[in-house]
Amino acid sequence: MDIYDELVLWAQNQGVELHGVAPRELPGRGVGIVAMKHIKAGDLLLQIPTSVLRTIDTVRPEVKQSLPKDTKVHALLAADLALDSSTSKYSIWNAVVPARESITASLPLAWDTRLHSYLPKPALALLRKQQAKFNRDWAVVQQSPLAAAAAGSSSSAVTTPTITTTAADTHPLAATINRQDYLYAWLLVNTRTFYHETRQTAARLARDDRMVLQPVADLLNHADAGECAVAFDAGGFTVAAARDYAPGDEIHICYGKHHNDLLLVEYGFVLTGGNRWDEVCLDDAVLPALSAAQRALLDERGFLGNYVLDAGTVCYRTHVALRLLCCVSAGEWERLVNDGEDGGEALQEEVDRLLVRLLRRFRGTVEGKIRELEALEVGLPSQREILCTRWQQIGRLVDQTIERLDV
Ligand SMILES: C[S@@+](CC[C@H](N)C(=O)[O-])C[C@H]1O[C@@H](n2cnc3c(N)ncnc32)[C@H](O)[C@@H]1O
Repeated sequence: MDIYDELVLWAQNQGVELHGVAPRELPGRGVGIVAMKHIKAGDLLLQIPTSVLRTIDTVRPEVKQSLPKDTKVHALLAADLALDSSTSKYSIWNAVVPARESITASLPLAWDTRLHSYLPKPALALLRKQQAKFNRDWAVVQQSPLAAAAAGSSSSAVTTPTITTTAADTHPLAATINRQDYLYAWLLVNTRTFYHETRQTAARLARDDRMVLQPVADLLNHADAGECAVAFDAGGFTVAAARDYAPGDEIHICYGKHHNDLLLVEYGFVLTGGNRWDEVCLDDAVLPALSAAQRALLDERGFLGNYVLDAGTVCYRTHVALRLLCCVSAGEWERLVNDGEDGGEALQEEVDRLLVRLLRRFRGTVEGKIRELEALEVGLPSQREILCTRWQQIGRLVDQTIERLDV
């Protein structure tokens, strides 16, 4: 019996139901859930009872009591997970989560920080927010009796897995956490929790605290569309088939309408077979073309930055900024913005020509990033590779727009 069979058996004993599906290792995607027979659209695939969820209420009292009352649920779940021993009641479930090396290799938060400057702007902005959340949570744990006294508190380097037993424990868990243990557990929670709301959690927890871990369903990988519906009620979670599946087909859910910059930072992968929610930030293409006065004007009207394109469109904000560069006067531009007008065909053509010029220049920046990454020796090859892949995707979306505008 392998660890996945053991997980299924353990989960079934806890009341989890699997209908014609099972976990399987899948190249490049860790573990996923696969159809074992013909499945029809609408069929129930998984049922996970509330009693088996890991939630704020299952965090051990020793962990909770060691941390301040207002500690975030993410921080509590991560501390509880980091302190789980091999004899924990969750040990069979813990055995199937990705190894520390896999988590720290794939999630940018755990990368050599010198690689962060190669993340596209939206990815870097998300990473900074994530970093702030992690630092806040680790600071709370680090100041509690749960933390290992001599643990490397500021380094982001990853060491051998450790749950350190100390004689000087002031809490009854007989183990302490260092920063690397905590980072691993925190990222596991970050990549594997589901939104879950009950009457109690809705009343007492902020929206971003209504998170739980669920066994088996946490093995479902993401696809951008047309995938299985996850629902919950007081009884638990259900996953129902969105379409027919043949034996061997992977079952996906959709983690959200996420572009690849978000998937990279929050989940450590990018969709390579197309992502209908993908988009490219054009700030580095458009902002350098604006004078200080034009930036100030755009800022005043709420149109400075956050310019994006996707496979089919360039956003309205970009058009507003480019019109300012093309209009004969700021007064003319103000009138167009106030009246919500596009300024007619001639102005539109001028805007399109300017956009193509800026995109061609930006294309050079993208190529430069790829060349730099190819020559770089920082971090792991897989990390540099996913960054190259991301910049290549950005390049392709920009090329498509240049072709579409055809000026
Ligand atoms: C909720 S877990 C899903 C199960 C996971 N594959 C495992 O081995 O445990 C989320 C993680 O799965 C991986 N993942 C999910 N969807 C993916 C996809 N479409 N392609 C590649 N990796 C994916 C990412 O590593 C992500 O952080």
